[in-house]
Amino acid sequence: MPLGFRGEGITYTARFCGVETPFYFNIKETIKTYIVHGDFDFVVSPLMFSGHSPSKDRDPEVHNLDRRLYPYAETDINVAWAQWAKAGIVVAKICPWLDLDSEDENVRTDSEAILKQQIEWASYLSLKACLLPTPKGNSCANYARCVNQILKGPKNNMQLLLRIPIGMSDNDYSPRSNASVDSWQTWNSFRVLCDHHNLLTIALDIKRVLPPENSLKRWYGEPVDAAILDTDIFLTKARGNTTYLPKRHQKLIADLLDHNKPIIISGIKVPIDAQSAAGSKRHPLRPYLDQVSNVYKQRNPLSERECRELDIRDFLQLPLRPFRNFSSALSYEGQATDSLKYTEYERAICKALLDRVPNEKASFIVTVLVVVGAGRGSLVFASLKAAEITGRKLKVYAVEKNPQTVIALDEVIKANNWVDIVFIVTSDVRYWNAPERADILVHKFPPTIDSFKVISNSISLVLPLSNLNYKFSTVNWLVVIFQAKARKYILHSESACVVKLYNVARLAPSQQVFTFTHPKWFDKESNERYKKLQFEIPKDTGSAMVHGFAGYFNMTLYKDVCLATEPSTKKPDLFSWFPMFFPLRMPIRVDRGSILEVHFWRCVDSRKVGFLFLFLHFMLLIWIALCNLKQVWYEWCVTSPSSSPIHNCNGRSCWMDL
Ligand SMILES: C[S@@+](CC[C@H](N)C(=O)[O-])C[C@H]1O[C@@H](n2cnc3c(N)ncnc32)[C@H](O)[C@@H]1O
Repeated sequence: MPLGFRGEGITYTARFCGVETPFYFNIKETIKTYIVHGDFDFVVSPLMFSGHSPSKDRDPEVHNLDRRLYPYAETDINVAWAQWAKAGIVVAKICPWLDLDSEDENVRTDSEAILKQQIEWASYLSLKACLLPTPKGNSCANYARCVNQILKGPKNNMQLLLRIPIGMSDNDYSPRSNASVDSWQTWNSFRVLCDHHNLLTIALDIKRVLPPENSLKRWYGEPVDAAILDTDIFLTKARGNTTYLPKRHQKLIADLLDHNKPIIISGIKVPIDAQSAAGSKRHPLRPYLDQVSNVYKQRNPLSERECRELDIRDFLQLPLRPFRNFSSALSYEGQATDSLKYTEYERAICKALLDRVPNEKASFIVTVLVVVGAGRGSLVFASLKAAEITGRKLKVYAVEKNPQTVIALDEVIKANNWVDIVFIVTSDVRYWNAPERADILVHKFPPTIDSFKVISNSISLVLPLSNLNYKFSTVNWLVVIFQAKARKYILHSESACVVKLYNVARLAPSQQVFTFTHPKWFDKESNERYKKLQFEIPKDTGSAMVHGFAGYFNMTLYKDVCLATEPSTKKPDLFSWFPMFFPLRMPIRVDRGSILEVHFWRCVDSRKVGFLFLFLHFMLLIWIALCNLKQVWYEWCVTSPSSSPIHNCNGRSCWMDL
């Protein structure tokens, strides 16, 4: 039974809890014991017992069993495997003692054979996932080689979850323990050896003593598919005998559930017969399940905005090219729902109107305001609302080049009785000659505003005006690798994309990169930029992989009214303007305390672009229009701790018209 839902009636916000079981001969009974009686959503169970040499003594569960490799006694005929596989209620747990990199050749070859056999069995049963044991020791090359062969095998479509411990358990303090090794390093070498295969993911095995917060955060940028929580971690209150999780574990579990990761409770062997017989008795694992469930239920329900964002989290989108393409109705709708943005525009226009027109002249001075890219009229609406609030008179030119959206705009104007004050101009603003002097220009295109002809026709105030600060932060974000592999149009994996980053680790605080003041009144001022940034990876983070950089902006609309997209700013949070993600073609590894040196260029160029249009109407008519267009693009690279190629050279993968 799911732990709960975070949005009312939204079933896909359900969070799940599974259980790791020991080996039982009868999978039917296992399911009955843990899923039917125990209310867990899935079981992670060994599907074969493997008591044969060399590891008989290492696994107490198989100590007294037959020394053969043997599947479940009940075989697949007795049970509806297809159904279970489809429902994903059984995850195969591969023998924990396998050591594929052992110095002992017998152990190594036995381990290889057992791994193969168990995976084949799980695959035959069409299971969705297998839990692989933690690599032993410091080297995992042979283990990774075998897993790589399985991943790249012709038939494999199973998810392989590698069990990776985080933190330390009480046993780890012994002198022989390997626990001081940063487990991220183990994971990293394993996934690099497997060439970042997207079916290789992580099951975090959470220990009693957790590492520092920064080190934990790293994992949100990794492909974590589940978190295993041992019953040992839970504490019991002396009075009342209540089970509870330590505070830091509670927070970690809450964060993992927020990131949609299922939890797996592990550690207690439930006697099958006793449990089945005593159906009414409280399940021994119930207190642990209840505790995880409580942590989840204490989360606030998702806000309306979060619900809307669910589908687009971590989804790569190529940035709009407003001067080249027409936006779709869906895109206008998305923009319009970001009400916070328009409230801020309205506030800024109010302030600008009050500054421009003193109270005593309010009844007769008419301010001429141009809305550039009026779309369906949200900025027009914000401007007129500001005029109403401040009691100022306004005449609005709504300039819009998209003939589709102008229909809706026209309707809005008529429906609101604005026909005498709002004038639609269906034109590209770059070529529009304003019929009169405009006082205020409101727009949403800071980087391109310098190419507006209307600017040169003496406008006194432009909103947003100044301090468009671009900031960049380093990002560890693996989803991009998966998606980029699947989406070929992300040419050379070097196209900057807009994306609602969610499963992401921000490895260092953002730094300012470029500042622009718009409009630039003198032609000589260049909007080309170059900046070198140095990000220091905090010591308590440990090592990490950098997959790219997140670009944010912060703009001043007027005076103290600002809009910002950077998460740490206290400014209103915008959800229709996503961060820009600048990927690295090959991720770069950074170590704790190291410096990551990055270079960004903003390049501007005038190019002659030829458009060829063919019209067939009785005769072939070829019309070639040549127009002068300016284009802007970014190039970026890393020079320390190692060098990357310079990305997006000459804007070959992504650029924008000016
Ligand atoms: C992001 S939408 C914003 C629409 C509206 N202002 C809003 O906030 O909902 C940008 C609008 O600007 C229009 N646009 C883009 N380039 C333009 C240009 N050069 N001249 C006039 N309109 C343009 C697009 O067609 C689109 O309707």
